[in-house]
Amino acid sequence: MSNSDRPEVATTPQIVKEEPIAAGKWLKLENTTYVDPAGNSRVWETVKRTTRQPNAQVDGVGIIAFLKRTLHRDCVVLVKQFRPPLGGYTLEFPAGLIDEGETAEAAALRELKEETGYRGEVVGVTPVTCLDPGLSNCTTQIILVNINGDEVENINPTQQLGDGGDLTWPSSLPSEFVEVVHLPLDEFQTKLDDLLKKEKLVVDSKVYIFAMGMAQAFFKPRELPVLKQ
Ligand SMILES: Nc1nc(=O)[nH]c2c1ncn2[C@H]1C[C@H](O)[C@@H](COP(=O)(O)OP(=O)(O)O)O1
Repeated sequence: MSNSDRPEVATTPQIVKEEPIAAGKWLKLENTTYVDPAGNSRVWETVKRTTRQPNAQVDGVGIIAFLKRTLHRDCVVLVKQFRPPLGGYTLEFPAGLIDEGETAEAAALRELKEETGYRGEVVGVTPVTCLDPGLSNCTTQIILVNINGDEVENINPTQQLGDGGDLTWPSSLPSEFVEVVHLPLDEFQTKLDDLLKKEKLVVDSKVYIFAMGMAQAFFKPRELPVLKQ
């Protein structure tokens, strides 16, 4: 659609009402009635997390963790896990929901410790970012973390996995299974592609976009400045 074909923006879009359709322990489905930019009243089906605290803007954190060790290339720490909604294994940044009263930075260090065993240090925080805005209001902050891999507690890190939130599982038994994967930062996209060829995995879009960004940052500045097409 060209700009001239677009309907004129007559109204500031706004939410009119949010009506529950279904709810579980972790998620709820709502009909969101809203006024669109042309002034029409419309309905959108929206998924929300039930765990978001009142007035909070963000559900969870994702953690880009760099493992730095003497005489090793810097690595990005990823997690491989079975994800029931996909019915298969995914490769993701460590991530998790923010607990009540917790800051995003504290949640990131806690989740990193739980899922990978590493103790890290926060070196950067993004604004609140949306995850799948056509589906859900879910948001995350991405936290950049450095891990000093030479520190004693980071040499043989021990995961602290929970019960995975399974409603039917005895809380005394673990049901969260997370495998830690290290990939070198300077060959991140190539090594990721190799892994995806070898194993049946779905990679998180944040991870793959980060890999493409890293490839641009590492290689493009070193390319000869020839005439661009
Ligand atoms: N949509 C979900 N369904 C569930 O049955 N359980 C869920 C959902 N979302 C989260 N959880 C559970 C699983 C964990 O016990 C807690 C917190 O998960 P967290 O580790 O913070 O996040 P992820 O690693 O991204 O699952 O909630």
